[in-house]
Amino acid sequence: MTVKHFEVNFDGLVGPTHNYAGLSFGNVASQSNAKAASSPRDAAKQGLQKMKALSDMGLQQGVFAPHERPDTYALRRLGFKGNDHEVIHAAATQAPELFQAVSSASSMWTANAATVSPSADTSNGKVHFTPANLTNKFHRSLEPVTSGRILQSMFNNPRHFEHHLHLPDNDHFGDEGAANHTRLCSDYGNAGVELFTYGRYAFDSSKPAPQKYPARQTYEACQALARLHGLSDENAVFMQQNPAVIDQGVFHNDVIAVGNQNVLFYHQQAFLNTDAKLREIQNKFGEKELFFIEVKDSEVSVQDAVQTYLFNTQLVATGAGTMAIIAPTECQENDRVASYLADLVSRDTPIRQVHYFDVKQSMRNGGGPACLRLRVALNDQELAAVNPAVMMNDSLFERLNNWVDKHYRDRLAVDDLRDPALLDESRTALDELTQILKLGSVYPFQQD
Ligand SMILES: N=C(N)NCCC[C@H](NC(=O)CCC(=O)O)C(=O)O
Repeated sequence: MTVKHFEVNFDGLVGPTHNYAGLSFGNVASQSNAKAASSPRDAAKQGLQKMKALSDMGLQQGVFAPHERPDTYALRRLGFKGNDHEVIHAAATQAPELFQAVSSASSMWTANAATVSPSADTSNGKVHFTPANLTNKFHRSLEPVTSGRILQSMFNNPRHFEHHLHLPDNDHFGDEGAANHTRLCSDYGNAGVELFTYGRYAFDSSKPAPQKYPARQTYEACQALARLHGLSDENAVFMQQNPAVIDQGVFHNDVIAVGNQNVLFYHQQAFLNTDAKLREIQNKFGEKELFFIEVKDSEVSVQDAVQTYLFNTQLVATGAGTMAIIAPTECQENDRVASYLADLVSRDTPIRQVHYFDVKQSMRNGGGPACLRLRVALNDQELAAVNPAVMMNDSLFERLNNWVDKHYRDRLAVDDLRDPALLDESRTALDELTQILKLGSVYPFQQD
């Protein structure tokens, strides 16, 4: 019997408090849209449309549930007292910035939920998951425990799946998950080369580091992940991001590079020591053909890449040796980037098609198509062990659209976050969602 292999995308379902609070220093879109009004309903529906379209393309597509917000547990830990509504009122009045941070729907960017190593790469032949600690931003540092719980309820079979605790909650081990992790392979089922990218060294300040914006991921975190997942030297490569591009708004490597199977698509300025690192990748990849598609400054500037998210695209396999690129409509709206993409698909590389998606609600917070998904390469037995209720199909699509219509607000201004009814609405919605997705009691409010 031949074993089949898949790459499954688990997209974050946007939560009911989706808003623009300007929480991410170093993320240009988050900063420039601060305090604009959002539409949680449109945001969730844009995400569902992308999931449905990829599922209709014959790809395996899953749904990753959002977190409970505002996070009243974090507020209590920080000294706010009373019942939930009193806690919200006190925090929103006395510490509005803190309150906005605990209200963020940022768990939608599931590329930051975890780092995943497929069973073909790991020493014990299991799929390994480590939730990202996201220490660099307070609002995101609230995510790893619940993300870990949701991952355990989706991949709930110790024969196939191994779950690790997130790395120590400290900037020395700052970890942003799959946004800084790319896997190249000749086929999903073959051992691959996992590329870990980092912005700085935590224990060696003599090494290059950005000057203006934070480097969210450290070398030491990358090393720890490779150890935990049981990778060998032969299937891991550690690459430093170019600090100069972090200072231009490339807060995650997936804003400047994306890879799939035998293609690495990246900007000329993405990395340090690029030539040596590409040689190391090629050596570890072996004899098989590997496409390094480098975009030159003269073709697309770093600024255009940051504004359009040309590299925050998904490269998905559409057949043997062919791929499509899933791009945000911002790429279509920029003449230089649109003509680059039109030319790219006519060249002799596996990338043959481009599909544009409107994910503008997410893009305004600096989250493109690739930020919205966590990739998990699985064989057919492993796929059969995934909680089937989270897999996208026509009926789940319809059910989730109805669920969004029933529970989500059409418009949300930052000031609306303090409305205590929003917490009640969100909990009602999430309680129903855990039943739809058969997740069990993954949220703190379900465990009180
Ligand atoms: N590149 C990847 N994989 N993910 C994008 C994450 C965007 C997210 N934005 C925010 O958290 C902004 C929230 C606000 O400002 O309201 C972040 O900066 O961590």
